[in-house]
Amino acid sequence: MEKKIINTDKAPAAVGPYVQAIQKGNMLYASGQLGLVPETGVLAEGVQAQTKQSLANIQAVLDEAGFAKEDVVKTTVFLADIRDFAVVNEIYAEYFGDAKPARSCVEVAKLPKDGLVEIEFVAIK
Ligand SMILES: C=C(N)C(=O)O
Repeated sequence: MEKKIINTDKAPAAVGPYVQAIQKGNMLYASGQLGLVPETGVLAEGVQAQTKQSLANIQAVLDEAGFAKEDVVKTTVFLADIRDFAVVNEIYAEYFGDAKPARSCVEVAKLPKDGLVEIEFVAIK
């Protein structure tokens, strides 16, 4: 079964040696999305805007691969500060609605580009 690289300019270009996502069959494995604005490659301002942007980037990757957010089965949320848990949860819950995937959420020492939040996912169609 062929491995397909998913690449869209509606999500930010990689900031390191990785691709936005890999599709194999009905599975989609996506790299972590920071709150980078695709057009500028610059982080949105503040944790709320970065969370919204990260989720918009995820939607762009899903769209490019022909998947829907309802197909997302697992996410990992990386926070630079666990005190942002509640505010990120609110925006995250609004995005996923009734299609909440399984999730892990952890605080990390640092994120690339000094981001405040990064979200990765796995989806199955
Ligand atoms: C931002 C990333 N996903 C990375 O550096 O792996």
